[in-house]
Amino acid sequence: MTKLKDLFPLVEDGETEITGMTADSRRVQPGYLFAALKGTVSDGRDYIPQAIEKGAVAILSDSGVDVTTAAHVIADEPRRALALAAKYFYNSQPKTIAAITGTNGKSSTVDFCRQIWTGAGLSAASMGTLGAIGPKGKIDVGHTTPDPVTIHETLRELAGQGVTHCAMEASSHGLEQHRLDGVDLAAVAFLNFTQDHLDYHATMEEYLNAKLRLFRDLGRQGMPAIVNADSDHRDVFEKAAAEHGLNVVSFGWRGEDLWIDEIMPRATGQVLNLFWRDVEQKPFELPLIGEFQALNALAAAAICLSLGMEFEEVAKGLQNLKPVKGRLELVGKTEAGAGVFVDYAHTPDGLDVLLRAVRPHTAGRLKVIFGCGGDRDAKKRPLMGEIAARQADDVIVTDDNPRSEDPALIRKAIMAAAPEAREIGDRGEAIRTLIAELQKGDTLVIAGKGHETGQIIGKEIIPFSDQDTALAALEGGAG
Ligand SMILES: CC(=O)N[C@H]1[C@@H](OP(=O)(O)OP(=O)(O)OC[C@H]2O[C@@H](n3ccc(=O)[nH]c3=O)[C@H](O)[C@@H]2O)O[C@H](CO)[C@@H](O)[C@@H]1O[C@H](C)C(=O)N[C@@H](C)C(=O)N[C@H](CCC(=O)O)C(=O)O
Ligand SMILES: Nc1ncnc2c1ncn2[C@@H]1O[C@H](COP(=O)(O)OP(=O)(O)OP(=O)(O)O)[C@@H](O)[C@H]1O
Ligand SMILES: N[C@H](CCC[C@H](N)C(=O)O)C(=O)O
Ligand SMILES: [Mg+2]
Repeated sequence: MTKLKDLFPLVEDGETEITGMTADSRRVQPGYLFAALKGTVSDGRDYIPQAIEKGAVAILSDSGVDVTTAAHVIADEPRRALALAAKYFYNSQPKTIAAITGTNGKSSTVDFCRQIWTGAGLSAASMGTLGAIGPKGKIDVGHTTPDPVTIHETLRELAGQGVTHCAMEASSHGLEQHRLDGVDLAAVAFLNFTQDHLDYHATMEEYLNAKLRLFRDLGRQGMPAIVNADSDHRDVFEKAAAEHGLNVVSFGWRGEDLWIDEIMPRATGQVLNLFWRDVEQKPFELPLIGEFQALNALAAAAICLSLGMEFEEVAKGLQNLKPVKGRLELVGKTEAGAGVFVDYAHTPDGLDVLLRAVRPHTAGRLKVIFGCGGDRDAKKRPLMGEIAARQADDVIVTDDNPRSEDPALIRKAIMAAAPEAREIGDRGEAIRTLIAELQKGDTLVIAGKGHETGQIIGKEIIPFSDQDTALAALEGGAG
């Protein structure tokens, strides 16, 4: 039984029993603590009466409201207070948790960490855009970095399954909104920083500061801080690490702890020459294509090494890595052998590295189908158009979750920088048309939706899968 004073030792009415907690009045049940948070769309404080009516016995908020019919916990930073309350309420986390931030590559890296740990016989999990994946399968968590109540409920569930090692994605939204403040971290990691999310963060500087919270506010003295040495933002993260007493472990081409000095591309993988401090591993084949995938694999290796795994075992894990759903996933080939890939590139840098990764595997023409999400950073649209036009031989602009926006206007914004591109709004039609056109030696990349299973139009989610659509077109004998 949890009492309010177990969560907030100094509060009045501390003997009140708490049966659960939420920041959403619609999910309140009798005995709950309701956190009334000011959000981007509405103000949770307006829902206090509704929450009390549904049985909330305690309200957590800032000092801007009066509460008389339930216990009232006032906090300067209610989001942080909720995260800490969730930590104490659920009170069980895997022993070793790493949190990873970066514009691109988080889902891949947390997945690779889980694979390397599991391959070494540890009970491991990952949490992020693809859900929480543990020994008993997948738990849906809704967001890349879910709300703190979901995080701690899930961490408790994973710990109950025996999970000792967990890698979590730290999105900038999650960091800014204190969703991770109650997680007991053993390591933090930074992958890269490029443009995204300018719908939410006012400037790139604010976006950067949100990411830096992982090192500045969630890092602890002596903790490994894994840094991509090839990132333009290496210095700012290393400086933050030094200021907070974290131990920098750098990886990449320019890594000082874990580095590669050569990549030799192969048909279905790449041979890496890998070094860990003073140990050199014999060259070995990573069964994934694309330099960016090699660097994400290195990030995961650096995390596992920093947390105590042996180099031999990590290298073995790298050799056994399986592709991550919707990340440079080879869905199939036409009869003539043209490859069709599905990928989740949804940022300018993501699209750029993706197309550069696939080019060496393309003897003929490189074709890309992509769009941009509605209600998301509009500034990235022309940038992605320009990159596609420059890096691909055939560009098809289509729809990708238009949400509340007019899809034709999103396409127009992309095409402003890709005047030669073809416009096929219907994503299914775009995929079928392009697969039918593929010639021997061509490659088709369908970017932006990766693992997603729906197209969000207005508030409706219409079931849609790039993989299923492409497979059906391939099986229909197209090409
Ligand atoms: C911009 C953003 O991050 N919004 C998230 C945030 O909402 P918010 O705090 O702004 O909430 P709001 O809708 O203004 O409402 C304020 C408060 O009133 C409450 N409320 C509202 C209505 C009601 O009837 N009763 C009630 O109590 C809400 O629960 C909330 O606590 O907190 C909510 C609860 O956790 C999230 O569901 C919501 O995600 C929205 C839907 C979203 O789309 N978020 C995306 C952009 C996101 O978080 N993405 C990141 C990054 C992904 C990436 O890296 O690409 C992620 O980590 O997934
Ligand atoms: N290290 C990287 N550098 C640049 N682009 C990358 C990198 N890793 C992955 N990408 C691109 O970003 C896409 C998404 O990868 P992933 O899902 O791992 O990133 P993420 O950071 O989890 O994204 P999200 O912000 O949506 O959670 C990939 O499909 C690829 O196109
Ligand atoms: N999780 C990210 C990626 C979404 C990718 C794309 N499919 C889109 O809808 O923009 C976001 O919500 O910004
Ligand atoms: Mg992700």
